Amino acid sequence: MASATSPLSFLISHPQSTKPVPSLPFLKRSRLHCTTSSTTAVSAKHHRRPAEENIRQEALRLHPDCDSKYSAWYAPFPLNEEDPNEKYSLDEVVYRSKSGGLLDVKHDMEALSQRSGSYWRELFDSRVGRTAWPYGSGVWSKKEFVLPCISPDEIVSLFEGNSNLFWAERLGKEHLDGMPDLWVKHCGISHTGSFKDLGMTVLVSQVNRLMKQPMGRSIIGVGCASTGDTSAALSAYCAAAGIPAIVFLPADRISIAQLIQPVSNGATVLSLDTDFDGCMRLIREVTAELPIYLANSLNSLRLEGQKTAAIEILQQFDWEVPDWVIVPGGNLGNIYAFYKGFEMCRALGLVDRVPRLVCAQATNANPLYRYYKSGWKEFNPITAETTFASAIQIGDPVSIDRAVFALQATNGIVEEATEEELMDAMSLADRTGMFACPHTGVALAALFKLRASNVIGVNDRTVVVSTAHGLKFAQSKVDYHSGTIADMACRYKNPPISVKANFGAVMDALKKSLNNGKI
Ligand SMILES: Cc1ncc(COP(=O)(O)O)c(C=O)c1O
Ligand SMILES: N[C@@H](CCOP(=O)(O)O)C(=O)O
Repeated sequence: MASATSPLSFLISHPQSTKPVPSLPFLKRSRLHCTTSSTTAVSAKHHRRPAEENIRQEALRLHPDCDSKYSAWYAPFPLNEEDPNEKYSLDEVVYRSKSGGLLDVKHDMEALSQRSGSYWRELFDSRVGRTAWPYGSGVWSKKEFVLPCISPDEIVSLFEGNSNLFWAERLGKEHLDGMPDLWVKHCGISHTGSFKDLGMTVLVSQVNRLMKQPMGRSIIGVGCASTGDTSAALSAYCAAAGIPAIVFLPADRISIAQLIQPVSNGATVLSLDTDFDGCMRLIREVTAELPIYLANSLNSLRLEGQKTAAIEILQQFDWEVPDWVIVPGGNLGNIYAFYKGFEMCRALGLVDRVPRLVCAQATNANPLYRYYKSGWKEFNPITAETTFASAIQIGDPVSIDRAVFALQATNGIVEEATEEELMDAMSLADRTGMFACPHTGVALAALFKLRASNVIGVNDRTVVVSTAHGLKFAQSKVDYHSGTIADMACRYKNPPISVKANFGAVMDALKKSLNNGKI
């Protein structure tokens, strides 16, 4: 925390856990709406949808029914060998298989494979940068791979996704031996400031479908346990749809910015005297008792949205596959979602291989890392300790089996980062123009280690997934730059300099600070 005498003390301290193809019909429609084409402003206006129609109504008129060629359903994860036919409609409220295991959303891959890889690539590319409902969303631009059977009228979207893929030029050049092909996928530059928006648009859309007529299911709200980001995303999407949201938060373990998000969006916020794992146990008990739909990534619908970040990365590289993708892991849904996105594109011929995945954990919350180090022999849940990467302070991850599957299928690696390593990595990245969150710091620290051991080669195309916006975790940066964190050198700290408001004092301060005092 910033001490009272620190130049940062004016900041209130809070507890810190502390290419178009003419043959595709949709393109003809898009062109009609393109006001930047060679058509005059007058003709563009002429082709605009009727004034009394909004974009949702327009989508309904253009696609009145769901695309019945494609379908998806829930199946046990991994497949139940005793009952290989066990499956459930996505319109059922079910989170677990008969055996108590996880579920997975499966797609009719045979139907999807009737179209070539180049068809899908061109279709997805054609939808980027538009406002056609719902394709203006990076998630729904891949609707056929996500929830093919939902109607445009049921979708709750805030045009999420399509996030920036940042070329980390200076970080690679100056701090990673000249690494020329280093990228950061900014999933946190998003509506609620984290990648959770990608999954939440899918989950809340499906709940909206269930609650609306003709289904009219008696669901009274949607609930989650959260370390702060899932709750923010759930609250925003529910508020946009007019659906009640209920969030269980571990008291004093999330940032003030994260706490105020569900509060502002009108969710019912329960601050509980336990950790995330305790909140998770409680929400599972409550959702088993009350008709509250469970929004955590135990619910495999979420991962269908999150997997589109992987597809987007491929798209942003013009469908070339990177060598490595590094993802910070907590409850471990996202690492599997990335695998799913990459593997689906491989299986359907959009690309010819999948990247190697790295899951990065904080040393203070590293059950997956320990499991990996045991040679995948023994998994033991732990009580996660406090970490600056507070959103991944999770000791008993729900998606442990999914994560292991993803890592084994991609010849993947698990790495860990101490508090000092993750804060230094975050702060160094900030010094090269980013404003990373501590979780992204965990992934960056893993990159530094894997580069130092030459596991990741200097010329390997590497993507670090940034999972949240740094502004949500400003307090951790205040602490770091104050240099007041116990047992941490805070090597890259850059506190503001308190200076008297007169010319001489300002000149002295500048001389001392700039150009190593040589001006
Ligand atoms: C900012 C941030 N990064 C990373 C993660 C880890 O994602 P997952 O729980 O899917 O492993 C989370 C949530 O757990 C998060 O909120
Ligand atoms: N970091 C998450 C933890 C819960 O993960 P989920 O993906 O299962 O919802 C959060 O922000 O709550």
